[in-house]
Amino acid sequence: MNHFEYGPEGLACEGVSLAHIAAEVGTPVYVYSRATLERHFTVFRDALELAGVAAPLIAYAVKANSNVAVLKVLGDLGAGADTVSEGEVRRALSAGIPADRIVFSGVGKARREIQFALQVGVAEINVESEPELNLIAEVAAELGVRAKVAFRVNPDVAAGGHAKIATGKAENKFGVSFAEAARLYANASNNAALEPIGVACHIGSQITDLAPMRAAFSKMRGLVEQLLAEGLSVERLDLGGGLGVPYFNHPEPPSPADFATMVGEVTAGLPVRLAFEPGRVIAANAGVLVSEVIHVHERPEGRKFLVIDAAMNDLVRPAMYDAFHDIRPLVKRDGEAVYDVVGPVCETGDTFTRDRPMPPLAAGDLVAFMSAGAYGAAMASEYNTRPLVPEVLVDGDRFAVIRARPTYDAMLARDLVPDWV
Ligand SMILES: Cc1ncc(COP(=O)(O)O)c(C=O)c1O
Ligand SMILES: N[C@@H](CCCC[NH3+])C(=O)O
Repeated sequence: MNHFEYGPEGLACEGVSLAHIAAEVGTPVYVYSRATLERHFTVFRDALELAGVAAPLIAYAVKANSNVAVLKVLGDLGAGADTVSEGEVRRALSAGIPADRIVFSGVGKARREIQFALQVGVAEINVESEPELNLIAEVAAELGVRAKVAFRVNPDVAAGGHAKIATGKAENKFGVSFAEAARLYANASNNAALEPIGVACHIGSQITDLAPMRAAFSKMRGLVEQLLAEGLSVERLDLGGGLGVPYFNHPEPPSPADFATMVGEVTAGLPVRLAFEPGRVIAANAGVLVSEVIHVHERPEGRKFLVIDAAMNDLVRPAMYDAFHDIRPLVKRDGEAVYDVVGPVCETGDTFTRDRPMPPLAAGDLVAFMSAGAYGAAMASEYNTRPLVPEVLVDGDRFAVIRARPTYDAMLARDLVPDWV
């Protein structure tokens, strides 16, 4: 069941036409389907259950879409949160996700962030290096608590849609080697300020092939068995996120069911609780970015630029990763024209696509960037002093603005001009 479909008033999200939202809220605007978010989460969870994975912690990767309303929708279904900053931990908590379902990851957690995470009692801090382990031990000792830590291992497996989002090779900044993990785990188990609870990995994002995941997870299984054989206590194996989604041009990714079956096979009989950190697979196809055509600029040599009111600051994935997003007119049209779709920002990189065949469009027409619910609004900025793009959540035939477009007054008020300037 798809919750973005053409109806009598053009492309709709559940029961609300996107043109109606654009008229009420203005463009550009992100629109999310609550039903799709819920379906993606339950499909992922049910697939694991069916594959025999008992009571997994599904810690949604907050970075993919960190709006508190989105987090609340997922948290209410039982999702935990995978976080990478104090800000994200705070978002998860404010959405009502309890600390015992929050995982804190990231290669450069600052002292004050570790303090905060320990004070609120997060379920697991994923340790990415020896100096970080030492810092966590120091902060925990100061606070008089035991830090629950899991070691993020870099399994040296290549995977992921783009070099900038692959994380599992030894040359990447993430995690420790298997040998280091075993040594640090044993050390940590002798430190009163630390409680090692498990091991973790995350090899990349937009992965469309199960083979590298299977390879990495099998290596992780070997590590858990080694640690158990050494008499260490291991409660958890965190297998990260990374499962890809269809973007309509890429290879079709494996389904959550195929992923879960593979996980069930690789981890069968392992006496640990599994954790997952899915982001994109939950949020990407639950959201679109709606934008209005400002001009069609036709160059004498024939190139046609569709100049729209969304820009690279609102959706950076095409500029940053050459990512493909399907762009659909809200009202279906016959015919075909070939466009370069560009935004108003003063960079040539502010190009969403080149030479894209699309139905013919004119100024004032509305288009939707599909599959924009993950790493869209969450990566938006105010570059060129463009107000941060607003977000809307649809639920059946109602909708609400879940992040308002800031006023120019509010934006300018953040800049402080000292009286000596
Ligand atoms: C540690 C960690 N966990 C989870 C994720 C979520 O990844 P994805 O959105 O590909 O599922 C990421 C981002 O790739 C990550 O770095
Ligand atoms: N921001 C990336 C994904 C990053 C994954 C973070 N670990 C994207 O849009 O594809």
